Amino acid sequence: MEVRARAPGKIILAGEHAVVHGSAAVAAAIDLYTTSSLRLLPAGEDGGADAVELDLRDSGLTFSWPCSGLCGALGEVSGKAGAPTPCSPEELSAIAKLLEDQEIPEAKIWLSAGLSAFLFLYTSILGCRPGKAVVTSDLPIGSGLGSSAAFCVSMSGALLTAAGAVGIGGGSGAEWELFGKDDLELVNQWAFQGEKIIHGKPSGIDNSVSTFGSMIKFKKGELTNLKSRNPVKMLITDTRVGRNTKALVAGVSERASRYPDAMASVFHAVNSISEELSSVVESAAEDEIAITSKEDKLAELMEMNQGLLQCMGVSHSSIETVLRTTLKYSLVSKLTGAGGGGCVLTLIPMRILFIFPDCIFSFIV
Ligand SMILES: Nc1ncnc2c1ncn2[C@@H]1O[C@H](COP(=O)(O)OP(=O)(O)OP(=O)(O)O)[C@@H](O)[C@H]1O
Ligand SMILES: C[C@@](O)(CCO)CC(=O)[O-]
Ligand SMILES: [Mg+2]
Repeated sequence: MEVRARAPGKIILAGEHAVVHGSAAVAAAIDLYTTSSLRLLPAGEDGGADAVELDLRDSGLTFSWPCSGLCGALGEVSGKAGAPTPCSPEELSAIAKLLEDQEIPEAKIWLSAGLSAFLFLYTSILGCRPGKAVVTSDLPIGSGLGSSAAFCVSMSGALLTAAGAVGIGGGSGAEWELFGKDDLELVNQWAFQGEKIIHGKPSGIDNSVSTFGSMIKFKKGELTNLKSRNPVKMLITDTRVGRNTKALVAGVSERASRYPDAMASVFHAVNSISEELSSVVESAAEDEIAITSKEDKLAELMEMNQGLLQCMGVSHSSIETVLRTTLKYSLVSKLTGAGGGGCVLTLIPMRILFIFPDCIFSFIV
């Protein structure tokens, strides 16, 4: 039987990086998904290839590990589908050795973090059973739209379903079944362990919004659902400048240890911006004047947050170019996700849509 699970990417409206240091942040799921499908193979099937295979369809790369090699490197992992145990340093170095035998093209070496997360999640949940996973994604990888979290959430969902640990069973006939709350909690916990392998020190916001969807406020591991009362339109521009969340998060932590007082004030200011933005999002605006005033506040808060992200050292000349370009049209932008390149959000006020009703923008939050 084949199991398929999908999980969305996200945008962060306020609070990235500061959220790693305990501030609040606001994120929303977007309509772009990563899908993981999984087929468990009875031992000896498929021409006798007792292996765990990962097919990364978008990159055209397939990886394969003989089950005996996995057991040899990681021990007789029996697979457990309850609450996760974090990946130990010993496991991580055994996984790194398993990757050495794979031919990862130099230009795609960044995939090794995702492969490590895959091997950890697969062997921890299913043990060394043979199986084949296929991953496809609508998301640009490493661009701030939460590709790593969507990868970990969809893979954890597929693995836990194959292990019989989650899933509603029976099927309602809908194209995609929704997991119940407890199942989502379990998927989220496993995905967080995968994110730790990819990110080093994730706050948990990306895997949480990818697992639970919608718009959330996230602070110190606590999630609050936000009810957005009016549609807010955002343009997402991908600078196509590659970057790596792990390195950017580490850079901010280093700056925070060099200037603890200054950075504590920055994180405190971001916390206030996220709290303020959450209440603006939840406030109801009934007429055009109220909508404009709400959008002006959102734009101002985004602009303030962008200034503080510059202060943290995570902007980039490509991001600044987008900011300057949109400012020519009186539009406010901020980076989203880890920065250093990647994607930029631009708030598109309703008044522009009234003037140019046929304009098509990329995403609706
Ligand atoms: N579809 C995928 N297949 C394989 N690996 C993936 C996939 N999506 C993400 N990854 C892994 O995640 C890494 C990108 O994660 P990273 O956190 O740096 O960027 P992001 O998640 O896109 O952005 P952000 O964390 O800022 O939202 C890739 O280098 C790769 O190792
Ligand atoms: C940069 C960061 O704040 C968001 C990345 O989307 C990292 C995290 O919270 O894990
Ligand atoms: Mg990420």
